[in-house]
Amino acid sequence: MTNENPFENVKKQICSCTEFLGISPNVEEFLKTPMREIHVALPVRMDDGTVRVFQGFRVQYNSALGPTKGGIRFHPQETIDTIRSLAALMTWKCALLDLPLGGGKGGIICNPKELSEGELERLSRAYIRAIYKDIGPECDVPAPDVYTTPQIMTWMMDEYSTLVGHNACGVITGKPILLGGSVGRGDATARGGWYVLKEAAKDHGIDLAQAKVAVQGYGNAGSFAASIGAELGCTIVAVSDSRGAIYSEEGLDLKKLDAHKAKTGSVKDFEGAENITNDDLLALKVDILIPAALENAINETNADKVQATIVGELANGPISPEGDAILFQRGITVIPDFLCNSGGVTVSYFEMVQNFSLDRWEESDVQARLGRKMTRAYHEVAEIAQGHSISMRQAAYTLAMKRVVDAMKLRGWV
Ligand SMILES: NC(=O)C1=CN([C@@H]2O[C@H](COP(=O)(O)OP(=O)(O)OC[C@H]3O[C@@H](n4cnc5c(N)ncnc54)[C@H](OP(=O)(O)O)[C@@H]3O)[C@@H](O)[C@H]2O)C=CC1
Ligand SMILES: O=C(O)CCC(=O)C(=O)O
Repeated sequence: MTNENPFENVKKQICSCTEFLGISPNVEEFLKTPMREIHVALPVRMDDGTVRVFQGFRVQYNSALGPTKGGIRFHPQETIDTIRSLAALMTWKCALLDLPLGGGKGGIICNPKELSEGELERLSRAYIRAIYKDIGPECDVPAPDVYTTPQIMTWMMDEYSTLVGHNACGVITGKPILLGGSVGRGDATARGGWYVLKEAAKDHGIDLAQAKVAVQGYGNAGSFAASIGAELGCTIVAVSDSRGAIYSEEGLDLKKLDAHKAKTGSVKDFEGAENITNDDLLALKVDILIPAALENAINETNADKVQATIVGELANGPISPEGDAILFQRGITVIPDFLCNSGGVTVSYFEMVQNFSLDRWEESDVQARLGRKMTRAYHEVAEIAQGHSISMRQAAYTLAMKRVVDAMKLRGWV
């Protein structure tokens, strides 16, 4: 990873599309500005009796298309600019998938791996006490992201319900199914990514049954990307986590790997696989490379080493603008984050619809709807990219930003 400012990267990407779309400078300025930010200090009683104060944020980037929507990240290197960039991406993501939602994101600077379960619960509840007046099923609906889980979503939903005095499970998505979660949300980010990658593979003449795949990150997005890829016939030759990467030319046995990670806390030192570095993984000769960890993994220092035919950005912002330009020049197809990983928010939206109507959908229904939305978005973007000889990212920006700007115009904001 590099120290690039992710919000500056997002602003550069906005600028690169406004001329193409004929967007005026004042509207461009609006698109580069979060509409609302909440910064909170969260005092939490630790298990040893001391009080620690954590810093939290919620950014409601743009609500032209509907209530803001986006995950909450717990990470020690969290910054307001990371959250701003992720909230902006959520705006384009919801617009691209044609969801009636705006974009938001939240985060707390903390290392959840160093907190006890009780401390994590008190921190999650403190965050909601600090922001509850500014969120709600009809204005801003959080969800999980890096290092947050369905259990954390449940504590947050319960705290919100207590504060508003009634059961309000629609305030948050990514909940356990028993408490109003949607079937299919658990693996939705990866499954949605594969609907898109299947279409991209067809367009590149790649037979998935012969395809080699490497996945960076082995959490919610990455581990399901590996297992769903294997179900589709791909050989998963490499995966990684924060402690390192592993490689096996014949393919990894993912069931055994899951047990190994659960036991040791890492994918490293897996029997029968070779330990490599995260940088080695990104440079492997594979058909599909799936970055599913953090921002700026591929940048100007290593983009020339990428050998994949297709890079599917399951993480948010895993390629810096400089890295992206190098990959485009080298003819490597990048499926941009706000298309590739939009399955998560799409099923979160399905969860919202189910919560509003007190309904529960079947898994087959969720997947069929997800598949239709992802496949349609892919073809809409691919058509623009081909028609104008631009990258998939620029094409996706064009489509999404046009929808957001049209909504702002209709509302009379610009
Ligand atoms: N969850 C969701 O629904 C969605 C997630 N995303 C994006 O996907 C990405 C991953 O999120 P998610 O899977 O939910 O998060 P998780 O917390 O479930 O998993 C994160 C994974 O990334 C690994 N990781 C962390 N730092 C590094 C590093 N420096 N190098 C390699 N691996 C690293 C972690 O390793 P370790 O296991 O060792 O901690 C972990 O395996 C993020 O960019 C997120 O914003 C996008 C859309 C939706
Ligand atoms: O499920 C959601 O609402 C948002 C998921 C998310 O944070 C993302 O897509 O980056």
